Amino acid sequence: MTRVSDVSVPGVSGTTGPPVPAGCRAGRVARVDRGLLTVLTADGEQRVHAGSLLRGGSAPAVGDWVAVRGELAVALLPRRTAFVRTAAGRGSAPQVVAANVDLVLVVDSLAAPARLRRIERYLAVAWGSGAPPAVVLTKADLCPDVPAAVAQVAEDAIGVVVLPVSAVTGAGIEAVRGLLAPGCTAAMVGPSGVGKSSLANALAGRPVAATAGIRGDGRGRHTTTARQLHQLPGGALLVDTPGMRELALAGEDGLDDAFADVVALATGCRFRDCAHRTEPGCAVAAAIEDGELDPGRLLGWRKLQAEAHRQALRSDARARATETARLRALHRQHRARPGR
Ligand SMILES: Nc1nc2c(ncn2[C@@H]2O[C@H](COP(=O)(O)OP(=O)(O)OP(=O)(O)O)[C@@H](O)[C@H]2O)c(=O)[nH]1
Ligand SMILES: [Zn+2]
Repeated sequence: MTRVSDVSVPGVSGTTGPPVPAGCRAGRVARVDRGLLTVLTADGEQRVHAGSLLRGGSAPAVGDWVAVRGELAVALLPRRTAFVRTAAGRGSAPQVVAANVDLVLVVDSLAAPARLRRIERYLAVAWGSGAPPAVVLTKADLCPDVPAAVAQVAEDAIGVVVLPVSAVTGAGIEAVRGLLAPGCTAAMVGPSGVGKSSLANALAGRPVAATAGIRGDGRGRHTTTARQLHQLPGGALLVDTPGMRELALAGEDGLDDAFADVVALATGCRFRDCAHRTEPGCAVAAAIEDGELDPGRLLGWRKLQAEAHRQALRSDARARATETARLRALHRQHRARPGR
């Protein structure tokens, strides 16, 4: 039984979700299976048909609020935030991984040397989603020097808390719980196999997500196949996402937050349009020279900026193609029924 208070979101009118049209009730999407939505409503969990919502440009995603009438979701309610995934490649439309998220947990593993560039990328996407991130480093039990590994990541994760955890020993789990206020919705993102599902289970205190270890069918990778909203004992909600190998930036939003240190350094450059290459008086180059800034971080920043720029051009092209198709359809309609 889901009480209304369990599905509330801070900042959204009271405890019953956003306002809905007359005769409808609010439901929080916990799971999407093709045309069927599992929604949390005041009356508990319910399966409803997505109906015409699937045809629009923005289909309901996990975490969305929908207006439900009978057994049909009739309207998608406005989103506060959206964690968008843009698969790398041409023509790939952005896909909402989780909506109305208050906190993005960027999950990576301590079992191997930190992949700083990968964490930076996830942080940039998280900041761009409108929800602040935190970094959770799993498998602390497999790391010989946890404080050193955490410090290394923290140096690049500007203004972001970095917490080591182990789902095996339970170390650090309480600290992560401390980030999850009642009614808050957190989404975990990170590559496959880093231990997101194991973390979800540890936070829930019971198996809510299948892990590679439990499944045991030897396929190993990509245990999580569907996004799902889990209710945690403390009253927070947690979205588990399948590992995203090709997480690409949807645009430039979030880049400046993820690289706030480099952006701050760049304000000290002599030229406003300094490219931080060979310009005289470049404060970024000076910081690298002094060993204050990791040159890899500048390269990472450049790479993500170029990628964001390409992605922006691509979505412009997509928008133009959609508009052309719309105008053509209008034109055809007009020819078929002149005078209307
Ligand atoms: N030693 C150790 N192993 C862990 C820990 N957390 C997860 N694992 C193991 O790492 C493997 C992957 O864990 P999952 O929780 O399935 O990883 P995931 O990120 O959910 O993977 P996907 O569902 O594919 O995205 C499993 O074999 C887990 O048992 C941990 O804290 N310590
Ligand atoms: Zn410069």
